[in-house]
Amino acid sequence: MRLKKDETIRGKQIGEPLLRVEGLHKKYPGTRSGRSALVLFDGLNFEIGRGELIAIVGQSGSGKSTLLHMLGALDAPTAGTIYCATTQVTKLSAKEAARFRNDHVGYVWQFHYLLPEFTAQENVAMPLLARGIDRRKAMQEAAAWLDEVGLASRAEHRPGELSGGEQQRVALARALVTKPQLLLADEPTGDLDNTSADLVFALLERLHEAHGLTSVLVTHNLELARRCTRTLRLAGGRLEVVSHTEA
Ligand SMILES: Nc1ncnc2c1ncn2[C@@H]1O[C@H](COP(=O)(O)OP(=O)(O)OP(=O)(O)O)[C@@H](O)[C@H]1O
Repeated sequence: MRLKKDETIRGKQIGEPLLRVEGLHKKYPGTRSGRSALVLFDGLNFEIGRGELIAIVGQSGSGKSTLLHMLGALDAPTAGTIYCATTQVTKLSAKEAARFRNDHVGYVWQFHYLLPEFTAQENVAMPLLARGIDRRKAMQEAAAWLDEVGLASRAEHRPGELSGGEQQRVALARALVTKPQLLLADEPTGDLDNTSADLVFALLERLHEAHGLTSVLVTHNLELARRCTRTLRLAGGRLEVVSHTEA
């Protein structure tokens, strides 16, 4: 699954790879108490080009979330290497990995994990405040992002006063406020009804294009996967490209 130079996929020209995965293995050893060993990945090799919006699909338990966590330096493989541009992600110390995540990766999860006692604007500002950015500036940036996700009028609302779709839109703004190059999304629409899921996915697509992101999305929703540049399916420890007619 190597990208050719200047490869065009579904009418979109893909730049050089942003992510390069080589010989990735993940194994959970068995335990004395009787838990059997689990080989999750058995030598994955693939590349994701800059600007791609990739869907990862596969049955429950096939390892989609684990793979996403590894791409974002939240989990380590048993063997193999992952490069993000020139950074060998799999070689980073815990401190370096935290820095890498902070500087380069935005995450969105199935559940928004917004802090309930803070307003939408404060939640979006949080990653900037954690970086030590001046509160006024952080709140200004957060306001601009809330505007971009269509929620300027909800800046003062707490998460509990927003709908599920709105909460995910705030979570997207929070993921992108630090201007990452890589967006990792784990079932971002999995907890939403069809209409809200469609709205959140359309927003994700728009932000992906507007901000030149490379995005990897774990989803069970094959309709949404069809709208991505490529769909990769995890099955039996291997990763295969799914043709969109098949998906
Ligand atoms: N720390 C661990 N120790 C042992 N097994 C684990 C551990 N973490 C995850 N697993 C197992 O690895 C497998 C893959 O988990 P993962 O969450 O990546 O799957 P998934 O494809 O995202 O599933 P789903 O679609 O249900 O969210 C599961 O069978 C899970 O039980």
